[in-house]
Amino acid sequence: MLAVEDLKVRYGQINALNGASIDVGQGEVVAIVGPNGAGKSSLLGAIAGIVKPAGGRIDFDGENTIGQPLERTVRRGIALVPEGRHVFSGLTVLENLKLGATIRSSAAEIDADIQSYFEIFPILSERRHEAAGRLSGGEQQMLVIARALLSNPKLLMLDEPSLGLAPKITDRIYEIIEEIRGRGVTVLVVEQNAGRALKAADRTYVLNGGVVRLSGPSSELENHNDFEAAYFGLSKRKDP
Ligand SMILES: Nc1ncnc2c1ncn2[C@@H]1O[C@H](COP(=O)(O)OP(=O)(O)OP(=O)(O)O)[C@@H](O)[C@H]1O
Repeated sequence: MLAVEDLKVRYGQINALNGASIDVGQGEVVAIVGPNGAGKSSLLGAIAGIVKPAGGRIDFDGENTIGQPLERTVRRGIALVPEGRHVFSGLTVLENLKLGATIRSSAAEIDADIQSYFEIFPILSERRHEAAGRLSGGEQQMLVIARALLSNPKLLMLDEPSLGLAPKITDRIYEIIEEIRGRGVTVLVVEQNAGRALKAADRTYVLNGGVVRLSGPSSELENHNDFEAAYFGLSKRKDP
């Protein structure tokens, strides 16, 4: 579904991505782990079309996405939940959800989808008429995930969904990720919490210094001798 090849992202003198390559297959949950500044957010941003790459290719469903208008990227089925739980705090939960569906036209279909997602996020149903700013951190994370789903994505990308959340809430977020996959959505998740990512994802990429240092099935990477060296940037690059 997604093939990123030799991707380069620069911010002035800073090389955030130095030729990173990843693949994501339909129906997979794939994780990208790495320390602060590894280039994880830049990679998601480039796939989502909000960061302009300096080189490389991003093929989604067989078509290069680089240079496409942002709206086309969303319409083709790519959604990003950025780090930091950006809700519109003065708007209600329901209003926030509807904002996720602005590229769609059928109000009836949007309402049906909102009702259907309330099965995964019952707390959002209970609090649908409350201001989003009154929700807890975990509830806001659920809201931004549900809002992204309302664009009807094929690929949902989540940037650090567990950041700052209690372990129990994080468990719930990862159960939700599995439920989302159960509904046919492919998931690409960025995590600093490597243990959590390895448990949740089918396959994991270790990014450091803007390149992939290690990749493979999560079950193999969990006990891989080179995992720590790759995570902390002590090993050579290894693109798939
Ligand atoms: N808009 C920007 N302008 C300048 N430098 C940036 C910008 N965004 C990111 N960087 C730099 O690019 C590098 C990669 O950052 P990026 O946010 O992609 O990494 P990350 O792995 O997501 O890190 P974190 O977990 O801290 O978000 C870092 O050195 C960062 O300081």
